[in-house]
Amino acid sequence: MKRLFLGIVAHVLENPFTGSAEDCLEIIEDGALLADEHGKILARGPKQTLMAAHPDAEIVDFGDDWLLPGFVDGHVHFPQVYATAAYGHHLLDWLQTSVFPAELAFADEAFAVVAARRFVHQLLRMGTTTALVFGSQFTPATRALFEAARQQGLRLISGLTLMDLDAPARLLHTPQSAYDECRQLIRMTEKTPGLYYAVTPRFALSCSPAMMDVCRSLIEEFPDCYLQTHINENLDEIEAVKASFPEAHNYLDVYARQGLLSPRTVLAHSVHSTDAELDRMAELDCRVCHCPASNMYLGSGIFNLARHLERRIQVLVGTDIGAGTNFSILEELSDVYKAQQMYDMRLGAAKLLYLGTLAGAEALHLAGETGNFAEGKSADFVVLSSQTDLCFQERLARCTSRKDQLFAWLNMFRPSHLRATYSGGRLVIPEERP
Ligand SMILES: O=c1[nH]c(=O)c2nc[nH]c2[nH]1
Ligand SMILES: [Zn+2]
Repeated sequence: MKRLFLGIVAHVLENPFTGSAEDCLEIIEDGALLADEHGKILARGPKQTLMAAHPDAEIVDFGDDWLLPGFVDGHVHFPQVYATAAYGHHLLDWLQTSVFPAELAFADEAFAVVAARRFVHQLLRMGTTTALVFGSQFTPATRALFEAARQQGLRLISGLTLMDLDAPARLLHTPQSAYDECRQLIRMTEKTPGLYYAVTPRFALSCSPAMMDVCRSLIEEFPDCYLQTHINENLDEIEAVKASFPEAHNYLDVYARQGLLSPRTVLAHSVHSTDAELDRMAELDCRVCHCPASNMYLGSGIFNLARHLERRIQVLVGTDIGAGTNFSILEELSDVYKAQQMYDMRLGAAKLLYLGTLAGAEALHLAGETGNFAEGKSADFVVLSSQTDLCFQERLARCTSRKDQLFAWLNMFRPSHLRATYSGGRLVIPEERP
């Protein structure tokens, strides 16, 4: 049966960094989204018009609540789901002291199955309906993550986190075991709609050239796979990469020489990338994920969005749990705003909303599926309500336009404001009980 979801409908039609921001943002007062029985969007518009045209549709009335597209998290670590907010380190020290011990726990499959359900639930509960995720080093745990996403309705791109250097032995693969185990998981994801595989070499310091060779072989053999890794996050990390790869011109060149860079590559952080690296990223059309909360938490530095955008590098936003402290992209967007203020770049409602939704979908080649409310896309959306937050209601009442209200939402959203998440037209938060 068709359904009409009523509320204030807001989304971004196209990239406001290349088009006019005014024209890219659509806010439909007294709006409606029409979805078919397969969870695809059939139409959007004023509710009176759509109700008159579809008198047989079931009505789901959210009153004055806001309906925004499901968010896209471009970088988050599953096995760090319980490792957020470890006190007092920078990147390399933090990995050894806080992260690797936490990731070892995922060797226990029973533990990992429960953690996977909670992790997926947590993302959906924060309004994320699509995520690019670093999986566990352990195949059963990563399989559990895919399974949880399939059951609970999260569109998931993920893969085994691959390392063969400089970590506890149980977290390491050999190049051969990495190849064999990735292949098994790729075969599984190929059969399941909504699941995609990302070959995931952790970063240059944890992968030998032989391990990176395996990664290249996998993306050559399975060209639909993504590749995700980290780059230029921290100055000590960059020095260590220089020392380990003296033949490379720079950090990016380590990956470029190994043939790992393409439009299906997502590079997290890029806080300290040089002009030469950015030019090369643009040439190779790699995507870059901005994770401001993580960068500030680990004292890594502040990502410069303008330097990436002026080269037309596609940028998406990630929470980077567990270095990040937000599980929600909506909260992360307020950190994006603050981080870019430091470079005197002020991001309005259209640009912020774009970065959390359509930019992610475009960067991940999923814009035919999600990212806004265009006809034919999956009905992925969140319902935001200020009902229980009287101070925020008063703040919204003082805005002079819906656009100002949206900007306030994008800076003041808290998880308690999220009333519901729909993925493919299915209510996933709160979960439908049979
Ligand atoms: O933020 C980060 N989180 C990680 O787990 C990681 N591994 C390498 N580099 C990293 N950066
Ligand atoms: Zn990360």
